[in-house]
This record gives sequence, C-alpha cells and structure tokens, in this order.
Amino acid sequence: MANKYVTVTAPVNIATLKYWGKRDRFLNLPTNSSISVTLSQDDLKTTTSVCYSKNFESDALYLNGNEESLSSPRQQSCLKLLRKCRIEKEEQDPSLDKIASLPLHIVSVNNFPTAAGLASSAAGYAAMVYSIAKLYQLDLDRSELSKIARQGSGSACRSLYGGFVAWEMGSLDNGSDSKAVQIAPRAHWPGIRAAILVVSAAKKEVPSTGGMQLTVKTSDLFDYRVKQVVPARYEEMKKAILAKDFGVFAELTMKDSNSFHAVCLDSYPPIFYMNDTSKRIVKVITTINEAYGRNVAAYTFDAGPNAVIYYEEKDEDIVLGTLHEFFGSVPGWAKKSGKSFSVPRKFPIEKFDHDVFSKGVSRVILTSVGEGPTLVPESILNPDTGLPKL
Ligand SMILES: Nc1ncnc2c1ncn2[C@@H]1O[C@H](COP(=O)(O)OP(=O)(O)OP(=O)(O)O)[C@@H](O)[C@H]1O
Ligand SMILES: C[C@@](O)(CCOP(=O)(O)OP(=O)(O)O)CC(=O)O
Repeated sequence: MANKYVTVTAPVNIATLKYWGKRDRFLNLPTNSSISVTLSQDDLKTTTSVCYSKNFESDALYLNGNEESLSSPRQQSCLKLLRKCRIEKEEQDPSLDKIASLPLHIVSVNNFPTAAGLASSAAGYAAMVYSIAKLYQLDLDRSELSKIARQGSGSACRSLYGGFVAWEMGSLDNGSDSKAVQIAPRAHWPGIRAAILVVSAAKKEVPSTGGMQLTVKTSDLFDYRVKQVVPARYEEMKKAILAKDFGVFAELTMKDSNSFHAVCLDSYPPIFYMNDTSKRIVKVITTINEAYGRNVAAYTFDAGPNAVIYYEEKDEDIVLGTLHEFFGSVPGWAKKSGKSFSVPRKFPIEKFDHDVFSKGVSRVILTSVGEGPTLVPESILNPDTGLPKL
C-alpha cells in the first residue's frame, strides 16, 4: 500500500469576546460562549502535512523541524477521536483500506513565533485535526471537527472557520454541543484589518489553563462576567458583525478585553497579563477614538501583553498613520513601504511623550480577516521517510 499524505494550512484567530474559564478541563468545555476573527493566512499560518505508513514505528510530530512529544493528553485525545471516526468508517465500508491503526507522522511549521502569545496552539491544533480528517477522508463538517480541535486547545475550535466565528459553549456534560459555528464568512466584511503589536515574544508567565482555573476558583467578579455580561454581549456582538457596525463591534471588543483582564486582576493571587506598554497602547487607541468622535479602532489583549488592533480599511490612514508615528522603526511595515499616511491632524500627538510611548513594541504584523483551513498541494513531509523535507 502506498504512503498517503495530505497538507493543509490553518489560520490563527483572535477573540473579540474572550473564552476564559472551563466547566470541564479535560474536555475543554468553557464557562461562556466566545467570538473571534480569523486572521489572514497570507500573514500568519500553520502548514501541516500528515502521512500514514505501516513502516513507521510509531506516531511522531515534527514541529518547526524538531521532533516533539505527542504524548500530552490533549494531543492524544485528538488522535484517538480521529482514529475512532476512521474505524467507524472502515467498519461501515469493508472495501476501505484499514489505515486507522497505522502510525501517523505529522510535520508542521508555523510561519510566526510558536508559544509566544500569538495563538500558535489554535492554528496548530486546527491544522492537525483538519489534515488528519482529510487523510482519513472523514465525512465530518467543520463544526464536528471543531469539537475535536477544542480538546487540543479550546480556542483552536474557532480556527476551523474563516471570517467571524462563534464558539457556542453548549450545556451537555459530554461536550457534544460545544462547537464553533461561522457567524459570517470573510467576504461579508472583508475590510476588517488587524495590526498586531508584538510587545513580548516570551512564553507567557501564567499559562491559560492554570490562569482560567485560578480565576474560576477565586474571582468574585467572574460569576457576574459569565452570567450577566457575556450572554448579552455575545448577542450584541453577533448583531454588530452581521450589520457591519464597526463602532459597536469596536466598543464591545474593547469592553470585553477590559472585562477579561479585570477578572484576571480579581483572581487571587492576581494575574497580570498587560504591561505598561499594553496600557500605553490602550491610551493611544482611546485617544484616537475620542479625537475622531467615533471608534476608528479597537484594542484587544489575550493572555499576554501583545495588542491586536482591529480597524476598517477605510480608516487605515488614521490608525496605521498614528501607530507608525510611534512604532514606525520596528520591523513589519514592509508591505506599506513607500506609503505616506495622511493622518488628519485631529490627533493630539503632542499629548504623548514620544520617547516613552514608542518603546516596548518589537515588531508589528499587519493583517486582515481571512479564510479557514485549506488543503494545499505542496507537502512539507517526505512521504517515503515521514520526515520533514529539507
Ligand atoms: N503547528 C503546530 N502543530 C501542533 N502543535 C502546535 C503547533 N504550534 C503550536 N503547537 C502546540 O501549542 C503549544 C503552544 O501553545 P501556547 O498556548 O503555549 O502558545 P500560543 O498558542 O502560541 O500562545 P497563546 O495561547 O498565548 O496565544 C506548543 O508547545 C505545541 O504543543
Ligand atoms: C485569552 C484567550 O486567548 C484564552 C485562550 O485560551 P486557550 O485556548 O489557549 O486555552 P486552553 O483551552 O487551555 O488551551 C481568549 C480566547 O482566545 O478566547
């Protein structure tokens, strides 16, 4: 039997309504629904090739060129669930090749820093699950696959779709209704842009899982967030996306970032993810919004100090022009080289101490809303050896 292989690419997603809290930590079942924007794979993507062969000794994962363990319970849950689906398929159709029990080799590369607060685990698990599902020719839609990716990392379930995505928390104990659904495809609102300001590429001090558990256990505000704040915000944000109402979308996004960091601060002992640079970025964005009398940009921060700024293409000059004034000297502006931004002088730049405000950002990534996982022809794995192609 020939070695069979497939290659896919998968995107990063950045939540605008945050997942923070688990009701089941083994199944990664959340305490609230969440919403995200999938970012373009032109700028940030995971590429994963997978292959099975009776000649391989065991399952193996090569990440960014190095062999990594595949033994974590999260990785094992994903592999077991995918194999179970393939076994069912083989049982239903005895003419199919019996490949479910053959060892798998997974070769994956992220074209951006891994484990550095840029959601590599989301793109990584989405790519792994989508590629193996394609290799096994499983007849599962993206929502079904999202339930498997969710067990790898909660936020990974949202990377199964492009555009604007909701993770419906569900209520069942077995998690069968906790899945991602698409609110709207990229084409619905293609003018959404994102500027990522990389403040730190270091591993986060408090990993998400531990941080969430501490918050669930100790924060008094948390109960109010999940029962009162998020359910209403979830409906309002979906409405704003469908209506392409950036002003409302931006306000809800910033408020939800604030709310998430507030419950982190309210945890005991407190968890601090934003640093002084993050706070200065908030100040710049709120000042631009005040100066223009509308929300031209929205900030959001995950479990680390990096900022993601959402804006609409039509406001690029205002938003990027302002960010360029502060952070124009760091890498990441190449795609705008030669462009001079015309920022209408409504923005009181002199309010800011340029020397203080321009510090702390090491790189910018300029991107936009993008598509979900995609099959691609070029393999990054040598199917004869199962090793990364050099
Ligand atoms: N391409 C990939 N394929 C498979 N697993 C991956 C891939 N990329 C990352 N991972 C897994 O995700 C882990 C990193 O997750 P972690 O949550 O620490 O960082 P992150 O997702 O980049 O950051 P954050 O969650 O703060 O945005 C890696 O150690 C690896 O186990
Ligand atoms: C702040 C967040 O980015 C938290 C993401 O948490 P993870 O998905 O990384 O957590 P695990 O399920 O434990 O893997 C918010 C979000 O993406 O919704």
